[in-house]
Amino acid sequence: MTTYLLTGARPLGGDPTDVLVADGVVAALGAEASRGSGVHVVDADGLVLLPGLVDLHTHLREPGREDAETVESGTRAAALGGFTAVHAMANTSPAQDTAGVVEQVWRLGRDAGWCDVHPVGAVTVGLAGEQLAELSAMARSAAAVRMFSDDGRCVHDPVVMRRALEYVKAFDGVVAQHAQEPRLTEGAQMHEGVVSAELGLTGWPAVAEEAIVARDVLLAEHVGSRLHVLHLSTAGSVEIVRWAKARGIDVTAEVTPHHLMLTDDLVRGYDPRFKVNPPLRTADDVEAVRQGLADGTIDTVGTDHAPHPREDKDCEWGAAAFGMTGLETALSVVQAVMVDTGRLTWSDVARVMSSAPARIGRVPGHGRPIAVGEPANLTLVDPAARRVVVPEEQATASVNSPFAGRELPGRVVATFLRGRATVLDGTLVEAGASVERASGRHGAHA
Ligand SMILES: NC(=O)N[C@@H](CC(=O)O)C(=O)O
Repeated sequence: MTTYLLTGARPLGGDPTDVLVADGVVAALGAEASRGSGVHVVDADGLVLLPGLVDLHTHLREPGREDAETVESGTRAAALGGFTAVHAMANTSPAQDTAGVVEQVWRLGRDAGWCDVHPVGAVTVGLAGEQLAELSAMARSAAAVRMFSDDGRCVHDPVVMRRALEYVKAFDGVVAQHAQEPRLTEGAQMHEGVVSAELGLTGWPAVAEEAIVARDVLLAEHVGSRLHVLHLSTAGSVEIVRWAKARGIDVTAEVTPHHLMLTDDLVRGYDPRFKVNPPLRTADDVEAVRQGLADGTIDTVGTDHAPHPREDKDCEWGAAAFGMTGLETALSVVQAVMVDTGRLTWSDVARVMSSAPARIGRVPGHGRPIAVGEPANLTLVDPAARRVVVPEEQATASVNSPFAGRELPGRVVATFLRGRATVLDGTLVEAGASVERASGRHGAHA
């Protein structure tokens, strides 16, 4: 395995130091990190070193929708985005509702080798919301599932939700809820408000999310279990989670990059790239989720990377699928709206994009401090770089990025998975490829 010396890197945005990556771990820091022969030197002057990013919310689409994404293409995108672990959502076809399917996805991830893939188990059989899936068998499988979700659909029956919350306690699991009251959102096409009224599109009211978040934090309290709220999108949801945490309820919450940056005003152009579930909300909601992330009410940023083939997006608004890609832009969006505005430090970014999601998902070896002896799951970022997003140039197999054509700050220069470079000079390093060739071909970043 190649040994790397990152010279002048700034761990968590702090003072520059040298970092030696050898034998899968952070082997030395500072003056102890010496060059030696055969060491591949990465000039990290001015670059920020973070623990490898962890996503709790990725749709890899395999099995069943390989026309949108595969584990291979999705995890390439993840590595380029700085991720060393992703959670693969359960709304595949067949759904990830048995030990067999979660093991299949886990193996595909291991064989691809770009990042760790932790399959999410479905809460109910076929995500139908009626009968609990084999949660315990998925937890005891090789995939060691700890997070369960019917994401894409809400576990709306309170009795089923209560049973799921009770059941996962046996193996320290967490139920991740897609909070959407189905009756209040029938036929919904966008956020219910001024813009939906003007456009004449059926609205998805904030209360449809907030009613479920409120119910579920109370259920989690009642049974003493762990709840994670996916893609929180409204000011009211932030307030409810803030209240629940103050009360000592074991709830965590997530916000997506797109809900941190974009508003429902974008729907005016009827471009289905901006169609997503939950929908883009108002500027007040965007401000509330930014505030919630800054003050710790919202624990983590989850991408909700939701690739769709062109035919499901290149159509009129009403017929288009809900969802946006996000793995390759997430860190840049967080830098733009939270770091460059002074609302989060790089150390906070390490918390919301690495250590918090690793803790919520119970992912060993990720989200660890950058310290000698720790597994070398690392991401090296150039915060001074700027780039225009071109979806066709991304590794994800789909092009439905809401950030297409936008200039965003920051660039992932390198990603290390247990000491192996999956990305160097902003380019994927194929397993077995000579590192010298890879970096020589694409030139130094600095
Ligand atoms: N977030 C989305 O808009 N889409 C998700 C599922 C979902 O959460 O609705 C998808 O799987 O495409």
